[in-house]
Amino acid sequence: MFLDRIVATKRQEVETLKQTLSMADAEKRIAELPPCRGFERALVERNRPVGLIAEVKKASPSKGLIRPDFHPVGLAEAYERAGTDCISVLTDVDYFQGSNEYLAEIRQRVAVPLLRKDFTIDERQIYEARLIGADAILLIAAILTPRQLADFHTLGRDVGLDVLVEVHNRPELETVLEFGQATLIGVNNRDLKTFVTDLSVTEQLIGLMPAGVVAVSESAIATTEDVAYVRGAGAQAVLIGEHFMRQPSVEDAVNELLGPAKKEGAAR
Ligand SMILES: O=P(O)(O)OC[C@@H](O)[C@@H](O)c1c[nH]c2ccccc12
Repeated sequence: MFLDRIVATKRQEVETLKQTLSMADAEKRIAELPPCRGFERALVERNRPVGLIAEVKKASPSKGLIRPDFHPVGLAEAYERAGTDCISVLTDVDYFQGSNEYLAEIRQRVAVPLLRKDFTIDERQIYEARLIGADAILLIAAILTPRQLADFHTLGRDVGLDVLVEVHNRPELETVLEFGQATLIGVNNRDLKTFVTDLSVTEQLIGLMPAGVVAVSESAIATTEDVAYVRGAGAQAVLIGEHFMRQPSVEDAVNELLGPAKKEGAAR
C-alpha cells in the first residue's frame, strides 16, 4: 500500500533530519524569521467566491508524471498573476518529484501564502517547513495518532504556521474535532490508500463540521460543475493540482475554472 511505503520513506528522511537539524538551533533561527503570511486568513478573505489553493505538482504516485515541462517558480508566478489565494507546493521527492528547494525558491519570488505539502510524521519536519519558508503545513489524520495530531498542531501554531488538517472519513474527522483546535480542515476526495476519488466525500463530511471551521475540498476537482458541487456542499475553498498542471497556461486555467479574481495578483 502506497501510504505505508510513503510513511516508511518519511521515517528514513526523519532519521536524516535528526543528524542534520538541531532542534535548539532550529528554534533560534525560527525566532529570527519574519512572521508567516496568513494562509488561513487569505482563504477567508478570498479573491473569488470560493477560496483557491493552487498546487505546484510535477508527478504523483497515482498519475505518474503530470507535467513534464515543470518550472516551479514560473508556475507559482502564473498562479499569483491569476489571483490565487494560496499556493501548495509538494516537497516530497520520491513519490511526487517535489523538493524543499522548490518551496524555498517560490518563497523568494511570490507573496502568496505557501502550504508545504508533505507527509508530516515528526516534529522536526515542522521546524523544517518553517525554515524553508512555508506559511502552513498539512497534517494528514490517516497517518497520525490523535495525540500526534494535537501535539503537531500545537507545535505548528507555536512556530507561527497555519495548519491544514486533512481527513477522508468520519472517524478521522471525529478525532480531529475531538481535540478542538483545528480551524482549517481539508476533506481529501482521494483515498490515499486506494487512490479512488469521490467528490461526495466532501458533502458527507463538511456537514459534520462546526460553524467557524474553514472547510477545504481537496483533490479531483477539474470542472466548473465540480467546483459548484463542492461549494454547494459547503466548501469555502478548493485545493486543485492536476487539472491546472495539465493546462499549458495555468494562469488562464485558473481564470477559466474559477472566474475573474476580485483583485489582480500582486503585479510585482
Ligand atoms: O491533483 P489534484 O487531484 O487536484 O489534488 C490536489 C491535492 O488535493 C492532492 O495533491 C493532495 C491532497 N492531499 C494530499 C496529501 C499528500 C499528497 C498530495 C495530496
